[in-house]
Amino acid sequence: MTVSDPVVESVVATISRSATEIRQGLIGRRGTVDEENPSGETQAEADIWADELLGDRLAAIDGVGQYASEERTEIVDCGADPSAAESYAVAVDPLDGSSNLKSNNTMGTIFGVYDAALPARGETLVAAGFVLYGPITTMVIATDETVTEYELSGGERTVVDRDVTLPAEPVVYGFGGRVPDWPVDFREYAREIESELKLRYGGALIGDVNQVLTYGGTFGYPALESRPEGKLRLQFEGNPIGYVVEQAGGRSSDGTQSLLAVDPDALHDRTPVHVGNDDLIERLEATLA
Ligand SMILES: O=P(O)(O)OC[C@H]1O[C@](O)(COP(=O)(O)O)[C@@H](O)[C@@H]1O
Ligand SMILES: [Mg+2]
Ligand SMILES: [Mg+2]
Repeated sequence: MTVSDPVVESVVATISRSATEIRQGLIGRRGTVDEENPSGETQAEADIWADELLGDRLAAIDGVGQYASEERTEIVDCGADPSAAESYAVAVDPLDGSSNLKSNNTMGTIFGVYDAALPARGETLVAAGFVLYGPITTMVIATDETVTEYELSGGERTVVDRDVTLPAEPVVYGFGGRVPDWPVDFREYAREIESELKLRYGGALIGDVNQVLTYGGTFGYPALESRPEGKLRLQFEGNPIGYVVEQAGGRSSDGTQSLLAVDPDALHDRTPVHVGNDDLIERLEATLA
């Protein structure tokens, strides 16, 4: 099943066709390099390699005006004006959860297609989604029409769910950061959730969010005492994941409002990230108010 907008379909098809190559290319690239990404984090060889592979291919698509990635300081100008009709800006986290590479646990690739020049509000997204490198390589794509899940094999994508919807009854939760570093009000909320749901935290946003999409519940990487802006990046992680979960019938929040309403100051802004069932996010915002 293709996406109706031809430029968005080219972006999605490029990422899905590259996924098998990226998965294979992780072998032999599990080490770290003596470089940091714009967020000041040590890069894995695979971070840089996946970014170069995706950057070259996505920047070459007619209708992609800008390419930006968690691994690059600057936005790549791809020629077309992203605010012109039928021209978009693509923001990518080439390898999400790369700290899981060493331990051979799940990782992902996250993308957002913005109908605005970057950095942009999530409300300007026209599509977003992710590839999950799990036992099976799957891809979730959200547009303003629906959320679709595919299995990827040999460069092709096969629909496995045409209407991904958050289950009404929450089952799992996962919260990042260290408990002593959680602000008291979040700790209070976490205690309540811990008494109601099952812990599922795998250290890769994509794997943890896919648990929430599959079973219902909530994932959060909260504001920390040591880092009030949280760890995850708005353009490359918060907005795309917030868009997917909201399109799947759930909610997103930075603790006070939908992630998609957050006004970015800079391309690599971090934000607290919370996604999941409506009432869980409502309780979170009430607790943090
Ligand atoms: O290692 P921590 O503090 O649990 O953080 C895990 C979080 O960091 C991340 O790995 C950050 O993503 P990157 O690996 O793309 O930098 C998220 O995927 C995950 O949710
Ligand atoms: Mg990431
Ligand atoms: Mg990453």
